[in-house]
Amino acid sequence: MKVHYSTINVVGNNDDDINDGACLFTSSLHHHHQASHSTYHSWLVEHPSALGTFDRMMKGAKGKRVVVFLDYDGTLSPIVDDPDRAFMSDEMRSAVREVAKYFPTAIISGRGRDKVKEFVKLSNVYYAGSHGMDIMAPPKPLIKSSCDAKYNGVVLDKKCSEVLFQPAKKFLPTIREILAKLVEKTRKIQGARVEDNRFCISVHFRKVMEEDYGLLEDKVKSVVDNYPGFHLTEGKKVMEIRPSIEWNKGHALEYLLETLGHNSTSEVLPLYIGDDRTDEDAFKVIRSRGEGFPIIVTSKPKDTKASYSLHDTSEVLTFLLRLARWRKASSSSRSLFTTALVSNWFYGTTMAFGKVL
Ligand SMILES: O=P(O)(O)OC[C@H]1O[C@H](O[C@H]2O[C@H](CO)[C@@H](O)[C@H](O)[C@H]2O)[C@H](O)[C@@H](O)[C@@H]1O
Repeated sequence: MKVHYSTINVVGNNDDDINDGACLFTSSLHHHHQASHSTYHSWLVEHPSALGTFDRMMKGAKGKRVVVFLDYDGTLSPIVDDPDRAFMSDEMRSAVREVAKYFPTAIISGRGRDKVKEFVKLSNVYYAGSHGMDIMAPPKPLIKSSCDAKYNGVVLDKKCSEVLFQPAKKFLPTIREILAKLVEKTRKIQGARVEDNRFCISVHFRKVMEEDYGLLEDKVKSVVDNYPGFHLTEGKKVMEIRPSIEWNKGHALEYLLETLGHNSTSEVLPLYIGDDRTDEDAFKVIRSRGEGFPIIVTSKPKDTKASYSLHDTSEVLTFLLRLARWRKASSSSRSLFTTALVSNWFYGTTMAFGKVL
């Protein structure tokens, strides 16, 4: 059997895979564990836990508009072997629902938009699929007036309340062609799985035997090399084929901020939680804005543009619940304050008129 070492480094470079290899000696496992534990702790100094620093983060958010962006796989649902079974827990769903009651909230995923919507099942959030190449959002102020507007891949829905933004639309027929070829070429590789994400394609190798990784990569490259308008990127045990346009999760974040009417840098704080390489584009955008909260989900040290971290999806859940609670408490204290002001004003006014009602 051919042993082939991948050139795009798809092997062993995926951060959720730290415990994938079996370790025969308990003591070496113990030492490895201790070492990675201490490296993680020193990495945490640079990327503090968003739970540990929650109060400080929210102090900076007072009086500003927080807009929440969430990745799906590895953030709202744990990584599992079968991509079709990456379900979100009911607890996580209700936490996202709560957050979306208080903050404009969008899910930006590598999945097809319909697929991620099917998993999340919430109507009070915005969805961007295919790594941001398929966005359903409110219309841009500039095209709001004309309901039949078609502008740069933008199509308004019937109610004119949302628009579909699909900057890679013209690539669709070619994507279908590539998809069919990839399915055919990888058919015989046990465990390989091609996923149709509409404007991009995923080739999963989580269930492929390690000695077949190289073969799979060769097959995928032999298809993609014939399409100069497309390129390969990598994620967690997945190769992704995408049209080579300048559009990623970072652009999607900016687009959503703008269409939601929240693009003024100083007033708006984007909060983005994600676990994968494609989320780095969104972290970079937040960094360059100079304000906001880029939060990475990881259980081991990672080279990242994120400023904060969460260890795993259960910490994401805790963080989201806390965020909603924080907002609820601050809005109810605001409304108590308003009630007090109003009743003072009312009492003062009625007294001034010499009557107590
Ligand atoms: O941007 P995301 O929402 O994080 O999507 C990125 C990819 O996620 C999915 O694959 C990953 O999760 C699977 C389920 O846990 C796992 O089996 C796979 O190994 C991971 O790579 C999704 O299936 C891909 O299409 C997305 O591109």
